[in-house]
Amino acid sequence: MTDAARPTAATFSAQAWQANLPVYEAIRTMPFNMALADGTLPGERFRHYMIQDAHYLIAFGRALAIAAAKADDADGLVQFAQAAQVAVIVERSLHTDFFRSFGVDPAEFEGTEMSPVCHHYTSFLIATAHAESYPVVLAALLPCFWIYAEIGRDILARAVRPNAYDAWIDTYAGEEFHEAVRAVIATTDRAAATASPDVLARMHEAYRRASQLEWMFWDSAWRLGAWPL
Ligand SMILES: Cc1ncc(CO)c(N)n1
Repeated sequence: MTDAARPTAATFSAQAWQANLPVYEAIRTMPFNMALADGTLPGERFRHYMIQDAHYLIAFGRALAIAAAKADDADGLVQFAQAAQVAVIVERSLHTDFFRSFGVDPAEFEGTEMSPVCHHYTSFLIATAHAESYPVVLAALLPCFWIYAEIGRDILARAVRPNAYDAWIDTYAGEEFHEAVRAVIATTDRAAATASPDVLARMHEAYRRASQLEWMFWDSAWRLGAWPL
């Protein structure tokens, strides 16, 4: 973890990060991210990842918009409404820049449905966003931000450059993304500070599930995951 993102030990985020370190370590060292860092990731696997991520980002944006609607103050409303907007902007950059550079035809995207894992992850986020209280919704959304920020910086530190995936690496290792991530960590910790033991337990469960699904999302891209029938 980068020092700037390191919360103090008593916070929800510090406890959740510590409890899920094995998941983070598994993500850091999984074949997809090892190959992305050294530039040897086969284009077919990155194309699969991008198409699924374009589906993912729209659902993530919807979940963020629901978080915005559930925010307990105006700052949270603005923070998550903006994050929803950024998710759609990033999704559009996949179409305009990444799809073009990696040879994904817009028709191929239109014709590709969500993979089982993408379907599972987005269904989890949308269902949690609708059904759970604001602190639990934040805990489900936090790994999507935090794991990408840490993985982005970790990959940048060991990346072989120039690398076909430089633009992707720079997006998630960049200061703009990290600033947004620190703000989501802070808001989640503020929500956790006044949460009941029951809500805290649900927050930890949601955080863990989202972390596992992050690993599964990359693993699915590596395996070119598809529906069995
Ligand atoms: C699956 C996934 N999780 C998180 C992010 C970053 O928010 C992303 N682009 N895709």
